[in-house]
Amino acid sequence: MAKAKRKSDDTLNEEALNDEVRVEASLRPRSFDEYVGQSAVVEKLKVYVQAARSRGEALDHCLFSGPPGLGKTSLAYIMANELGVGIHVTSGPALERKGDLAGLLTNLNERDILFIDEVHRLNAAIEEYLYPAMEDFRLDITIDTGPAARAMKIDLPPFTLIGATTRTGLLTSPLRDRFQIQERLEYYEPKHLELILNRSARILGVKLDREGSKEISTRARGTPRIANRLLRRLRDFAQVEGDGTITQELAAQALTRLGVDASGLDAMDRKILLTILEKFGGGPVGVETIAAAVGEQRDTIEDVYEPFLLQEGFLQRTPRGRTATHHAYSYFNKKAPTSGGQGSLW
Ligand SMILES: Nc1ncnc2c1ncn2[C@@H]1O[C@H](COP(=O)(O)OP(=O)(O)OP(=O)(O)O)[C@@H](O)[C@H]1O
Ligand SMILES: [Mg+2]
Repeated sequence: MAKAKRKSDDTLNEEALNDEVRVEASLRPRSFDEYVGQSAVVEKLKVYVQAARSRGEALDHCLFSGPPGLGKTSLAYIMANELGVGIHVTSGPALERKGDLAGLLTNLNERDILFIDEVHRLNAAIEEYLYPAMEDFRLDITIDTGPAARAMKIDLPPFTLIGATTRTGLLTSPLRDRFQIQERLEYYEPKHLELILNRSARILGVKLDREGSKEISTRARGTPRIANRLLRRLRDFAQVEGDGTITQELAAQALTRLGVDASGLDAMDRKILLTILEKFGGGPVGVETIAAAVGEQRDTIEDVYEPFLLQEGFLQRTPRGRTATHHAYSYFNKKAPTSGGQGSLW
């Protein structure tokens, strides 16, 4: 009985996930023109793409970093599109054996893109195998084992490796150094999220008015994926409880009910901050301790929550751990310690 129930829950989750994936794909920008914001990065990439195209060469290897949902995968697909080349997609954890990587590499056409998501999660053996492929477009393979073992070199077509990672700090330096182009995506300004929301609303046939769009844009953690997700949730509220249009008032109320407050902090953001403020006297406290206290994975805290809280000025990183800022105290109507800060002897 319990097992059957579990199965149906899984199926439900899977359906929801597939739906999510499908919608995300339909909202994915296909060209530089459709890709909103990140102009500093995009302008450079346009130059590199044009140069590679006119020389008829493979583009240099690119590493895209930044918190989840900011558009790294989208950018990889756009690069392929704009270069007019094929793209082969895999991820660090999916490449378990050398043979997997060799299979992918030997199937590339000249100038194709190999996109490796979560490239920081490649295992060490695969990573080393990748180095000559990246540098010299060559695979070093060993045939047979024992005394009969022979080293063989296979030439690969020139290709472009695009790696995506949530944090470049997680890459080993030999791997990082082999990406000639390294770009970091930043959180989006509300005005850019508004453009993304308006486009998504058009594609999904959602009625979203101007003020409604503005309201969501300031509460979406600077993240297109979150903006799009909130848009879909708010559409439900607009249909059931409103007249079908997402207005400012409807958005504000529904977002609050979804646990997203006026600054765009969600329940976990607040939990993290309150834990630091209330359980650890405002910090400094190590991320491992925070993770245990709030019941969330350390990686998720570091990839998802912390970067936003840092950028919004709620948190500070110090050599001894994370500290809540004055902004965090005032946000929760708490009195900040008066002088010297925490840990001061005075
Ligand atoms: N610059 C952008 N313009 C328009 N839409 C965007 C942009 N960036 C991201 N999106 C939207 O956000 C969604 C998520 O983006 P994407 O999958 O590229 O993020 P990601 O950085 O690869 O995330 P992850 O780290 O989780 O893999 C896309 O499907 C797209 O709808
Ligand atoms: Mg991605």
